[in-house]
Amino acid sequence: MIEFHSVSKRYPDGTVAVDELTLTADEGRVTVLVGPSGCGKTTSLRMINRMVDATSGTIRVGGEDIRDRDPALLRRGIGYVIQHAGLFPHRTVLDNIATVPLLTGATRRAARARAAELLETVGLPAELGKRYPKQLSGGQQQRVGVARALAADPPVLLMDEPFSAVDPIVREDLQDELLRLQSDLGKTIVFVTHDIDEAVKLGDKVAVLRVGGRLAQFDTPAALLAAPVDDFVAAFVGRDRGYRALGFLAGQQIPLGPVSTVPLGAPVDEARRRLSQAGWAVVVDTANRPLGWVSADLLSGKDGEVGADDLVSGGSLYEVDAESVGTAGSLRNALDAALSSPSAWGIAVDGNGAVVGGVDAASVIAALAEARRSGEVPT
Ligand SMILES: Nc1ncnc2c1ncn2[C@@H]1O[C@H](COP(=O)(O)OP(=O)(O)OP(=O)(O)O)[C@@H](O)[C@H]1O
Repeated sequence: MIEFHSVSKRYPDGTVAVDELTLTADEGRVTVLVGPSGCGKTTSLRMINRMVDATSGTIRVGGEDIRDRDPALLRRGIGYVIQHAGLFPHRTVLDNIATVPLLTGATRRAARARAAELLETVGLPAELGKRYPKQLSGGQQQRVGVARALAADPPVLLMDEPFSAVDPIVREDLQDELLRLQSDLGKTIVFVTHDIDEAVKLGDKVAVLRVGGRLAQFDTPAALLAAPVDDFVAAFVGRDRGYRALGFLAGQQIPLGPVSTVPLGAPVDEARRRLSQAGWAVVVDTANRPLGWVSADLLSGKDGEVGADDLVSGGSLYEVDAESVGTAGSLRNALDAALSSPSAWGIAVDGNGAVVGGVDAASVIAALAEARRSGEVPT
């Protein structure tokens, strides 16, 4: 656990970067600091490992006031990941990762073995270990940066805009990877970003800071999207926050409707008989996984069998068995499935990807109304 109590930082030139910050980053959770440029995110982060010393107030890590800790020893228990990874250019990937274990007295062999293990943990192939950082892509370098920060197995991880320098698709991969890693490792992570989407995706709690280093709101992502405290936060979390907030509401209470299915290769006559009243059916493979839709129009004038060329693609799928509500398994997931489907019925699938029913937009809206009635939606 990391506690900030009335922490301020005034730089020697008089700039107040952080103003009376009080918040607690819970043990084993991801706490995100988000806000516009210059609002004091990096300063707040660096005060945790004493790269910057607070002017006033108290910071405790694991219950201990960090002013009582030797900065070098304090930092051994705190991994640090920055934008562009900050790797040593003249050391191989493996040696980069092994840096801290070597510093803390591991043998070369043990440090290398640990580094190789971590390379795998962050999803990189072993052969990359022999390369130099500039021989890796930006996304790969960031993964190495994460592996290096994890090498000493620190309970705390500080991450300063670690994924900002890579393109949006790689960034999403890295975010997913971090969530997967975190579900195994359970580190106490403080993560800085200026991207509110990244903040609500990764954070168990999100602190929104305003320029001048003042805390505007500290809440769960769901509460932040549903009930921003003021216009600044509302503007910062964005226009489509109502829609995005649906991502934090579980879809379980949506009653599934029936969907008509037709196996690929079935006779066209049979497919016609199976069309729903509205004139649509989902074509499935032998494991009942959806392949696309056919309609009365698409089949008109055809005979023989339903082939792959006869299908229109089906939009997104609503995953009813998703273990955690992030996006999958949520009202947002269900609504998107309905809105992106050519038939206006979203296809609901189980954990194996097999069709279990359908959802329409009206039933998602009804489930939202129910969630509001039962107080699940913060107001
Ligand atoms: N060493 C320094 N000396 C003086 N002022 C500083 C120093 N470092 C940062 N600042 C100022 O403190 C304020 C907060 O900076 P900080 O880097 O913490 O913000 P940030 O939210 O991380 O910004 P960004 O998103 O642009 O990285 C800014 O006004 C910045 O100019």
